[in-house]
Amino acid sequence: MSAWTPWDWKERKAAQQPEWPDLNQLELVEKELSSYSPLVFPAEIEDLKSSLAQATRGQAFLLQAGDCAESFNDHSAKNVRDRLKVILQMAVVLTYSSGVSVIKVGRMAGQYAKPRSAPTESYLGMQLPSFRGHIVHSDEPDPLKRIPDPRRLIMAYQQSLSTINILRSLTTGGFADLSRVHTWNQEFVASSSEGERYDAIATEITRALNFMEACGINLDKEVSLKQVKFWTSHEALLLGYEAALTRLDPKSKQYYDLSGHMVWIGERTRDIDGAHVRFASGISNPIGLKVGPKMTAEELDELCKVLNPENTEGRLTLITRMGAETLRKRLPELVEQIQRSGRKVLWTCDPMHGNTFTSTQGLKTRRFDDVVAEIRAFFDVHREIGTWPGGIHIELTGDDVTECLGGSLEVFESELDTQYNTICDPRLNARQSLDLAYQVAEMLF
Ligand SMILES: O=C[C@H](O)[C@H](O)COP(=O)(O)O
Ligand SMILES: C=C(OP(=O)(O)O)C(=O)O
Repeated sequence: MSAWTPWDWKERKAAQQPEWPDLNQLELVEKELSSYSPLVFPAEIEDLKSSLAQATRGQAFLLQAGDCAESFNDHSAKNVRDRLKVILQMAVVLTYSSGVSVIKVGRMAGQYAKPRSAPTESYLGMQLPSFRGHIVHSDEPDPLKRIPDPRRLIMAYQQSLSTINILRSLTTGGFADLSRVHTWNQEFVASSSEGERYDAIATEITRALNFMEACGINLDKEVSLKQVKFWTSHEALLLGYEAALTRLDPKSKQYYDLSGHMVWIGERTRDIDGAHVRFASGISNPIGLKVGPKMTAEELDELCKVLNPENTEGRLTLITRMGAETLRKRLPELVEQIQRSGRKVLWTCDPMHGNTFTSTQGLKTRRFDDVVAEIRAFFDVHREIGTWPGGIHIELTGDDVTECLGGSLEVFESELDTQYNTICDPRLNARQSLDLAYQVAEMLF
C-alpha cells in the first residue's frame, strides 16, 4: 500500500458526510483552514498518549465526558466552566474514593459533527434533512437552514479555539487548584444528596491539604495540586476539517491531527476499508474506536491491526457501547480475541449510545439505571477475564437539564420537556453525573 497522506482518505468511501451543495466552496474553506494555527500541539498529544499507556497497563482510569454535540448558540466562558466543573467533580469523587489516577478528557472544543441513523427526520409532519451538528447547518426545523454551509467549518474552528483558551486558563490559572475543590459544587447540585456527599469529600480534601501545610510541605510548589491536565477530544467525522488541521511535526516526522488531542471513529464510520479508518491510521494521536453490538471478534482484531500496527500502548482506546444485556453476551469474546492476539488496548465503556429510546412524548432519552447497568456489566466482564475496565465515556452537561430519566433526584418521563435543551442526544445533568461518579467509584474500589 502507498504511503499515507492526510488527504488520501478521499480515495475511499466516506460514510456520514453532509451533502455539500457547493464542493468548490468547501475546498476553499478547507484550504483556508489549512493555513490556520493548530488548536493543540504534538508534545501535548504525546503527553496524553503516555497517560493512556498507563491506563492501558491498569494504572489509571479514563474519564472522557462532555456534550453530545457542542452548540454554536450557547457558547460562553460560563458554559465551558460549568462543563469543566462537573468533570472535575467526577474526577475528584473517582480519585478520592478509589485511589486511582483519573485522566480527564473532554468531549469538548471540536465535538460539532454528528453521524445519524437516518438521512431525514420528521418535525410536525414535515420531513427535514437530519441534523448533523452545527459544523454543518442549523438545528432549526427549516429546510433552508438545514442546507450544509461550509463556512460553518471556520466557525467550528473559531469556537474550538475559544473553548481551548478558556479551558487552558481555567485549568492552569487557579480555578482548578485543589484548594478550590468546594467551589466546583454548583448551587443546584449543592442542595442535593450528591452535592452534600461531594461537599463532605471536599472538606476532607481541604483538611488533608491543611494538614500537609501544617507539616511544613509547601503546597504552592506542587504543580499537580495547582493545575489540572485536561485534554480535548471529538469524533473525527468531517475528514476535510480534520485533514486541514493535520500537520507534519518537523521534530518527530510524524503527522498529528492538531484539531484536538484525541479523536475517535464512530460506530457508523468504522468500515475497515472506509475513509475514516484510513485517515485515523496515519495520524499519531490517540485514537478511540467505538465498538457496537455488531462488531465481530475478527473484525475488531483487524481494525486494531490497521489502527495500531506497532502495538503502541496508549494509541488505541476501544469504547464499547451496546447496552448491558448485549455487552454481557458479546464483550467476553471480543476481549478474549484481543488478549489472544496480544494487542495493547485500553478498554472503556460508553453506556450512553446503546441505551437511547424515544419517550411517549417523542423525546430521545436514556434511563440512568440503564447507564449504570451497562457500566456494571462492563466491570463484571473485565473482572472475570482479568482485564482492566479502564474508563467511561459519558455525554453530560453542567446544566440543570431534564434529558435523561432517573437518578437519585429522579427525573420523570412527564418532566422531560421542562429543560430539554440538547441539540442531539440526551445528556446526564450535573447531579446525575455526580451520582454516576459515586457508583463507578464503588465499582473501581
Ligand atoms: O450521538 C450520536 C449519534 O449522532 C446519535 O446517537 C444518532 O442518533 P439517531 O439514531 O437519532 O440518528
Ligand atoms: C455518535 C456517537 O457515538 P456512536 O458512534 O457510538 O453512536 C457519539 O459518541 O457521539
